[in-house]
Amino acid sequence: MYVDLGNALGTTPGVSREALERLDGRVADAHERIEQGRADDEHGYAALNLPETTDPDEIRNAVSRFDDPEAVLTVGIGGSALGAATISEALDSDVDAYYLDNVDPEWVSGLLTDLPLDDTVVNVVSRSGTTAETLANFLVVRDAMDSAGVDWTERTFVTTGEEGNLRDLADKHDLPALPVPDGVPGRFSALSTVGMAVAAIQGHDLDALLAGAADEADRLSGSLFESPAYAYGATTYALDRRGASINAMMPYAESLEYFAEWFAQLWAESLGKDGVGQTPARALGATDQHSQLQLYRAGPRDKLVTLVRPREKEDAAIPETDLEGLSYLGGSSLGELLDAEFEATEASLAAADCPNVRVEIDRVDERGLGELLYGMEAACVLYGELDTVSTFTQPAVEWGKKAARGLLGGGDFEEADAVSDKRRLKIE
Ligand SMILES: O=P(O)(O)OC[C@H]1O[C@H](O)[C@H](O)[C@@H](O)[C@@H]1O
Repeated sequence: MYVDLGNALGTTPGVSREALERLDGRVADAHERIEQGRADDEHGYAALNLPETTDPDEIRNAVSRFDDPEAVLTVGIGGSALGAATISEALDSDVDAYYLDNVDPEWVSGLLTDLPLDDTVVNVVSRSGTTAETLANFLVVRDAMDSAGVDWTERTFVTTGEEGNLRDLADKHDLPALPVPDGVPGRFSALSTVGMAVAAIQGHDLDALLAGAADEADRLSGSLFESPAYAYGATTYALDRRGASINAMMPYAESLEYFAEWFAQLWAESLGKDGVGQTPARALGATDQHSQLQLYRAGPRDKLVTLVRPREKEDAAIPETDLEGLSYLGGSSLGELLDAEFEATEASLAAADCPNVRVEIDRVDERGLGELLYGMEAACVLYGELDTVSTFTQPAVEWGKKAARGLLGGGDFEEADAVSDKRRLKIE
């Protein structure tokens, strides 16, 4: 992963090379803390050891019983879906990957109608084994398979912890099961059994994914000037301190659209604590130049834009045309146009003093994805250290979960009743 801070420095008062040099002492301390956490396999920090602790053979063996299926359907949500989705959406495969995370009934039944259920592997993933959306969706999928005359026990495997409803279900029906890694929160688990089983079914190179991540791990050091991941984490933190409370993640590659979704959970759940945090926004270049860029450049000065791209990609020529007004396009290529859009956006933002950071990988392949996923995780952990938040917890999510359970009759949650009664204004 390569990080270019050029268009961030100087756009925001107080964020300069000298300021980053001053911050570097704190980066060194944070790095020491992170290394200690890694050495002790402490909760959360253990995620940064995944390039060494994930066993690709374990994953390949677990899915080898599913011989060349037409499709793989992952039933999971948040960290139990977004890592796998980022990888599968980025890479081509003959096996189609689908994800059931939401419980929107029309969408679920539409997907189940379209899927070839007799040739689909179902991958049920839940770290806790108790998430209502995942378990409910799986019950619906299982029922659909039964109705289609498919033996779901032959086509399902689970990835879950040692306890919980999903573990009970796997034990009861003797389903093949992969463990989740110890001490690794879901949003940091892309490079483990949680994120890589689908990649194995799709025939992707797990070793290259882990090698890319390991390369990035090797580059972590006590100075942000030596580590692209820390450079990104420290600079986004410094910009946030100076008012950039929104980070628009804008990959210039359709294949990385899901990466921005994964990043949103990583950044939001990890860093949104105790009244601080940097709000992730999702964008896609060049499409959102024609939608969101107006706001990014001319709206409130509370944003930074992260522009991500692969340095190499397949290209397609733009045919010559006899239309004089389009002569500048003819003989060029779509890739060149996309690169020009990328660089023009950087320049446009910088000219308006809007901070932006460039993040690149060589190619959108397993290695590049391993670098990008690991690099952003390390950046996030560093940011959390600098901001002294508890990066690896998500207590605020619990409130809504309890309230939803209460509404379904799964227990009382009076706090929720009190709020909804007092604050509602109906206009019908
Ligand atoms: O993997 P699970 O236990 O099913 O959790 C799935 C997701 O749901 C929760 O609400 C958490 O906020 C997320 O961090 C987690 O990734």
